[in-house]
Amino acid sequence: MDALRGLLSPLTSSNVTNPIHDTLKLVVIGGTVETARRVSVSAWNGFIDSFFLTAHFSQEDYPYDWLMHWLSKQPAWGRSREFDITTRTVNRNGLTQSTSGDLEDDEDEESEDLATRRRRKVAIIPSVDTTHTIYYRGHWLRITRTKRFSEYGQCAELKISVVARNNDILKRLVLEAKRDYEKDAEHRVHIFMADTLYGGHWRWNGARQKRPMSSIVLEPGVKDMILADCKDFLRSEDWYAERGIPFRRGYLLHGVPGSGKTSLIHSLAGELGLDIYVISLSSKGMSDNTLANLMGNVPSRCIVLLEDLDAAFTRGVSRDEKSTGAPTGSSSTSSTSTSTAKSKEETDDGSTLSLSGLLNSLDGVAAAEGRLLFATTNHIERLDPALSRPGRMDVWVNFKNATKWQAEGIFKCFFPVKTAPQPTDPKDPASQQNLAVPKRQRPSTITHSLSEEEVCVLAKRFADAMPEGEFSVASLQGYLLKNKTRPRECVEEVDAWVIQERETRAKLKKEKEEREAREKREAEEQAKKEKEEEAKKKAEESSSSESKTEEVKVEAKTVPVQVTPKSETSSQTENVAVPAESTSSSDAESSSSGEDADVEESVTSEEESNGKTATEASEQKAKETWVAVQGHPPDQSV
Ligand SMILES: Nc1ncnc2c1ncn2[C@@H]1O[C@H](COP(=O)(O)OP(=O)(O)OP(=O)(O)O)[C@@H](O)[C@H]1O
Repeated sequence: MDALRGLLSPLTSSNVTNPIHDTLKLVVIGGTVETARRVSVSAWNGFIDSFFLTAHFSQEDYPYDWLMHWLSKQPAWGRSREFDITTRTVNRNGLTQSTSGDLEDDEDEESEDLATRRRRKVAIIPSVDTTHTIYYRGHWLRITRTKRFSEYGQCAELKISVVARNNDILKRLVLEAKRDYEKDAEHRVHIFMADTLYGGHWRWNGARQKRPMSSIVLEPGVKDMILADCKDFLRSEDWYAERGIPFRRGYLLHGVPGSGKTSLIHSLAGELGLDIYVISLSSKGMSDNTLANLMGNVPSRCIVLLEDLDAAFTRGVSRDEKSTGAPTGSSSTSSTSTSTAKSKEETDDGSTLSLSGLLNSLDGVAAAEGRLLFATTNHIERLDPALSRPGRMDVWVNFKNATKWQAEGIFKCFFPVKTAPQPTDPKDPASQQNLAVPKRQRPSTITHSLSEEEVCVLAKRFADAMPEGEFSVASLQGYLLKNKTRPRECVEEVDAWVIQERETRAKLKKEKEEREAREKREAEEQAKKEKEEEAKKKAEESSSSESKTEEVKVEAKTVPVQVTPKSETSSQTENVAVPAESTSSSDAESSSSGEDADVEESVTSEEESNGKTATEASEQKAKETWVAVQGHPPDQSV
């Protein structure tokens, strides 16, 4: 201390008034302060490094979602003093809409009219790069949300630091966040869509409410069979491993549109607690590599859905690896004429999926295991047998138009009774689980005052009026939706609806046939036109090459004729050089070149007698003549 005082004494002593000393004093004090600051910062960093544990969570992975979900429930997170206000989802899962800082509009809740409008929830999320301190199980967590650029674009990251001896506290935090998240996700199915950009990756597309299996009306036993098969598969990993069979199972759901294929998959995902990963094979930029990438990156327990498998074929998936996707084997003229254009378009958008690429991605060595593959198609006849063979598609289910039994079931689903029926007879349709009775049915959703008996009678009448296998369940649903508050009228008017529906269909069918015929005619005309143009082009090309040959011959064989022109006209006429083998087919070009050559000769003779001026005039004349002859039609030039 004395030494420091001694050091500073010349600076602090009052008798020093020299300005140099004052400056020195300031420099020393400033340097001391800065050094002290640096030492303290590095000491703090050293302390942080040796005592703090830091974990990073990237938005691209699930733990980020769990933690964001957990954080959204922490009051400290909601009380942030620097925040972003957003109407977008707080995280990828869409579950954390109610953070403790969310803005609620009470008037919105009360107003009946506003209930029909789309509600937008305003959420408060802490700004990026601000640090929050949250107390958790005896530890202070320092949490920072940052943004960085990844290969898929901008991506958020969470950094959590905690003073602790080991990482147990962080493990506990992640597990708790995961449990919390899964509990909230219980009633939802997460949908991921294939994104073909950047070589193929999965994009979260939303979390949908689970659909109860009871709301799917299929022929008795079908739903139960598929559900039991899926459950059995998911339980049998060891069984598959012992036998060396790849742990994969494929389901091919085929049949008419609007018969419940997609709905069943959604419902199964909810029942089994699995996420759905959707791939559209006909999407832009889909190639063998992209598909392999996508299929190799699905988690082990999930449903992979290949929607409209046949669409890939109409786009032209071919077994040939080199195929660019041009449609093959189509009998229609229009498809032949447009195949080149289509194939070009497909190459342009990078869609080069081949059938072998598709097969490899389904069961090649790199294909993911433990997933349930569901493929849907409206045209099973278009599928290559290799694609639908057992091992790739183990279970086939045919979806048909609604039967009377299904019509009865869907009616009961729309007009449920307050107390669920207690079935006793297994042969009675009503006793099947198939009949839709929403699980989480609120009293308010029942918009009629029918007794159970009356519902059954009306449902029977509705089914009797419905022709067997003529309409899809989706169209029945459309009719019931229009009448969702008037069950009796709905049954009374069903006959009229059937007639009207038939008429509409006939009309649409006729229009479609006419349109197809017109398109076919147009395509044929177009093809004919293209052919004619091509032939014309070829003829022109061959004639021009012939005339070039003639020109060469003319140059070689022209005999110079020295004529003194009397007048321009006579000069022009007499200077026409006729090649020894000239034919009338040598046309305008041959005459013109002949004339050109001959004019040159004339110019030479003129030059000798009349001098340079005459030469220039002649040259000008030659040019004019050339242009004039070029413009003549062939027969006139001869
Ligand atoms: N069997 C069914 N049970 C209950 N609802 C059904 C059934 N079939 C169709 N629907 C209803 O019809 C609509 C269309 O069904 P969905 O999309 O599942 O049909 P799809 O067979 O997948 O049709 P597409 O082949 O055109 O994709 C849905 O709203 C669904 O509720």
